[in-house]
Amino acid sequence: MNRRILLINGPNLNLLGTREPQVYGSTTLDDVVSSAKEQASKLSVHLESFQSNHEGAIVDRIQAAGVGGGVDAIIINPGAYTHTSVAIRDALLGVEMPFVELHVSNVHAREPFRKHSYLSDKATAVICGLGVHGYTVALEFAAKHMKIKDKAKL
Ligand SMILES: O=C1C[C@@](O)(C(=O)O)C[C@@H](O)[C@@H]1O
Repeated sequence: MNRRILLINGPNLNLLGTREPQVYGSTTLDDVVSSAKEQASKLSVHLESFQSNHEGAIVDRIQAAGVGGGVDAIIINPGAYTHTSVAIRDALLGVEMPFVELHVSNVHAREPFRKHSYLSDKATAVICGLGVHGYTVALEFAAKHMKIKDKAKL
């Protein structure tokens, strides 16, 4: 069965392209998603994209994906919620969803508060500092290499 991957972008990532271009580059989120969908098609995987500035909406989307929601894996750029959100961590764990944590910037080379993630220790992989190319790498990994639950055995 073709894999079904959900791409989640958190707060302020809708501003990609204009937000601090010296940090995040000039590519818009729309362009990132368009490229990802083209890549997904070539990889024969189904890709859905979701962006929200609201923690609860992200939690709701993760829960919907996990409980019979037809998602095999999540790629998530949680934005600032990386550093604050136990709720998003609990949602991912609560539905036993394998996920890749992704950051456009190298969070470890920035302010001290960005060095902690509430998700990294539970992520299958963490990608940061590759710019928006990180989305391409994350999708390749999730589509071809990531261990996912065999739904048929559930
Ligand atoms: O909003 C973001 C974007 C980010 O997740 C990144 O993609 O580099 C890094 C976070 O620290 C920041 O709050």
